[in-house]
Amino acid sequence: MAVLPFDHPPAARRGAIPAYLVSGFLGSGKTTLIRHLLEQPGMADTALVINEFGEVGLDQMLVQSAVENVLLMENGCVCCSIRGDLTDTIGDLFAKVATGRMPAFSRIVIETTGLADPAPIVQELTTTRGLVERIRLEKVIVTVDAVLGARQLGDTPEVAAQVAQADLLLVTKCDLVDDNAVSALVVQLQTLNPAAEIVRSSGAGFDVGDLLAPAAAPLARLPAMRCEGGELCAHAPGEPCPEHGLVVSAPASVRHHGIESWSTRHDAPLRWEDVRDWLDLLYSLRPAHLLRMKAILHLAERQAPVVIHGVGHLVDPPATLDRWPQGRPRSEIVVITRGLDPRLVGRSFEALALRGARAPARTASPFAGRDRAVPGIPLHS
Ligand SMILES: Nc1nc2c(ncn2[C@@H]2O[C@H](COP(=O)(O)OP(=O)(O)OP(=O)(O)O)[C@@H](O)[C@H]2O)c(=O)[nH]1
Repeated sequence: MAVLPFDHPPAARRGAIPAYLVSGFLGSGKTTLIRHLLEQPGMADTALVINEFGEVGLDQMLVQSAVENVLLMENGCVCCSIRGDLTDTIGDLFAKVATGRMPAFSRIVIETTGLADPAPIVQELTTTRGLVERIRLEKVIVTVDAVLGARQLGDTPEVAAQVAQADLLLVTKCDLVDDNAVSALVVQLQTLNPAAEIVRSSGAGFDVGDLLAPAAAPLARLPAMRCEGGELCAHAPGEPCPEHGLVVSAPASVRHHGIESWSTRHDAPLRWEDVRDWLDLLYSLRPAHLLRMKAILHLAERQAPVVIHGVGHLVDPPATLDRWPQGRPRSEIVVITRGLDPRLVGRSFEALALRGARAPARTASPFAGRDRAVPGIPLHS
């Protein structure tokens, strides 16, 4: 059984601070979990490293925490395209503390992109000289979306790879599906990773309890495997699979094939009806190609920032933030696509969302009316 190494010297581990790797597919609830964790008493001395796919990173703003030690790694996935940067970023955190530019911290939380395969990150964190003396990987927490997770396990190799690496699987959004569906998903997760602890959560107010307690079992992480019948499977290559009666095959490949991102920033206010028409078009024409949409909007109709999340083909109703994360009004939007040229997203944005950017605002409200074509987006009636 190929166990990823935890081979740094015990002496070094004793002096090292705990690190928690938070992974999970796009929109599965990583930032929501981290925000909630950091709100807990005693968590202020936490350093947070956020890795985001796409040029505009919004998670740092959406975490909205009191934690001061936050570093963002944008525009690449730390498991592949910017491998090695994590070591530098963590080194940077320690250097900033040493020179008084950041307050001291006693734990690190690392949020991967939603596409990351945690395996190479775990390997980097547990074997890199200079890191293992300072940090000790305590737990890999993987969020799984209760609404979309079952389907994603079948058709999205990234999700299976993440689940296979988890010490703790947090099934999020249990408030949105019935208990039977959650139980069926839990069975799938247990098949793929029998060693992981599984916790269910319903919204941000869940009990974080022992989420950060050290993992109960010694970590024995395997890549996600499939048997010859295509079923997800927890057995090593070459072993017979008792459940499926077949010899398991090579791991699913996680290469982020065809995944691209488009992002934009705008200081001038946008009109809600224009943004709504753009989203409506996007989600009507290409729902299957949209993996994730995150937007902090500066709207002509509202003084407060308006946040919209799209996860898969589902779009949440808009919500407001108390203050502008950057200190001034500005729209920031990220769309992550699979099999869809992001330039098309940009062109449609320019044609629809920007069409009235300089025209006087009307009175449409993102909070009025009911959704028609786009689930969760209230359209102005
Ligand atoms: N109803 C419900 N919504 C949730 C829950 N957890 C997260 N969400 C919503 O799901 C959307 C995505 O959540 P995020 O925490 O941003 O997900 P993420 O995994 O950080 O997303 P990426 O960083 O883009 O990969 C947001 O609209 C959240 O409010 C939950 O337990 N219940």
